[in-house]
Amino acid sequence: MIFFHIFLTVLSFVSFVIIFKFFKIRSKYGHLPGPKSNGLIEFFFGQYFDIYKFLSENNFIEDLQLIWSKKFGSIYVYQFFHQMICITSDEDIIKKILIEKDLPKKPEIYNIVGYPFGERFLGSGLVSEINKEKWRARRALFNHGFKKNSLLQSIEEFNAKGNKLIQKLNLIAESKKSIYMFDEFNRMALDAIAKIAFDLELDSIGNQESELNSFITYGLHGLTLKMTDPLSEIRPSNKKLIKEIKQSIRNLRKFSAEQLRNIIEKFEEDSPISNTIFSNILRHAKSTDDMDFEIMIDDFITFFIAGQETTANALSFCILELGQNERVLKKLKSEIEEILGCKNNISNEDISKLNYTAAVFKESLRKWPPVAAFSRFNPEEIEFGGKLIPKNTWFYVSPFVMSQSEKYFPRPDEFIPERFISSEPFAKENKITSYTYFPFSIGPRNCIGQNFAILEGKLILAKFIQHFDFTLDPYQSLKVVERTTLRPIDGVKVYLNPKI
Ligand code: HEM
Repeated sequence: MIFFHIFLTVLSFVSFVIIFKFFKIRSKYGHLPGPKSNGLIEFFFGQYFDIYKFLSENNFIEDLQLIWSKKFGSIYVYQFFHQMICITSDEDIIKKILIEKDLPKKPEIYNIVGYPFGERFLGSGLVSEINKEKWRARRALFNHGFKKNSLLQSIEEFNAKGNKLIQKLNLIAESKKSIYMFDEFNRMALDAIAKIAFDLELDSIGNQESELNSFITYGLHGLTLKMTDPLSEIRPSNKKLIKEIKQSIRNLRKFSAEQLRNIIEKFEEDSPISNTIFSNILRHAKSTDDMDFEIMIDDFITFFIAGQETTANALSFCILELGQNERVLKKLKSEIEEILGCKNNISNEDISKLNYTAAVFKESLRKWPPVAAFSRFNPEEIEFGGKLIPKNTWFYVSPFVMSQSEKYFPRPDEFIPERFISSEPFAKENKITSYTYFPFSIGPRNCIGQNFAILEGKLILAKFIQHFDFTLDPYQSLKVVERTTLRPIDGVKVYLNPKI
């Protein structure tokens, strides 16, 4: 009996401490607008159940944040368990967060990216490294790999991968079968990174059962699961899936380690190694011995994770939008016909003339930014527009929420590439600056691969339109979901009709 009393006393004390802590945290945010937590359950869980219900209906979190933005204004907070999350759609605040204050990445989030379900995935790769000093040294080294000049030389490889994709699509088109464009772009993007970054010929375009592709897909699924549902690990229904995810991540690391050993061996033997992103990085490193092998694996995986699905989704959204916008498609076709005609290889000079194609790609990244949000926090209290934000607030910086703001992008729901063409009258109605439009993020931790992605995106889109007419399968859902990156839920199912 005495033990029971002790147990009850300890339980009451712990409950009191937790309630007091929650109460103290929440009271600091009373002056900021946002959805309020009502009742005992929401006192502890905040908006978790609203979010869970919204996501289980095949929506994505940033769409809910957008609904709240319209209701609560350009800066507001909501509660997610014990965390207070701040969303802003104000360009001055974005500038402060990402550039002037250069707020640090939120460790809890980037640790999930590094180690979902305790398994080393992106580890301390360039995206998930949160120690600023370590990151700065590596970014300086990695910048050598992404120099614009060496990227321009990659145009041949992009053409080669693009031509291979077109060849495959032609075969499918002959059979009159429908095709999921996301899957095809995804394989192409994997092959392009493997070749241009590491001189690896994977041929996942030709191989439906690419193992690497499947390891990556499972890994990304793990990230989404862990990030969107902190209770995912304790749900019995997830047990099998989590086991498969962990095994896939282990397989991915094993595959990556083997590939890297070969690449480094070749490099150290001084055998003629091609001009890849990775070889340019190695050339500038003091010695390969100075580089931690496990971190090299982290970066190897990071390149694929950061660059494959993002680009594939950007291209898929282009097709999804073009399939619904006859006017835009017609204008795009006429530019491509005029500049490329039947050319098999697209040059850098051609690319620089494809202005409307570039605007279509930009508009797709605005309306559907594949990386819909990233996370920062303030180690100290901070003031934004006369409002004090308590320290340790989680800033959820969202290119999606921002690019849906009427204030900066009139008719945000519509797909209008002209907003990015300065000579067009509609462009002047928009307020496009680096702080309102940032699909690649801005500031020191912006995307190192953005020039790579833009070149690849424009070239592959142009090749696709040059070779095919297409129609969207009318029976697919046009909904969008988040699987780490934003993606069309049904993978953009199309019927192709070859032109050339
Ligand atoms: C359309 C395609 C792409 C989009 C929308 C995109 C977007 C982004 C965004 C928003 C970030 C910042 C993430 C954060 O703060 O957590 C980022 C970082 C990064 N991206 Fe990309 N990315 C794309 C393609 C690529 C490609 C092709 C590569 C590599 C070949 C790449 C490599 C990276 C890396 C390594 C980082 C971390 C940079 C650092 O922290 O120093 N990305 N990307």
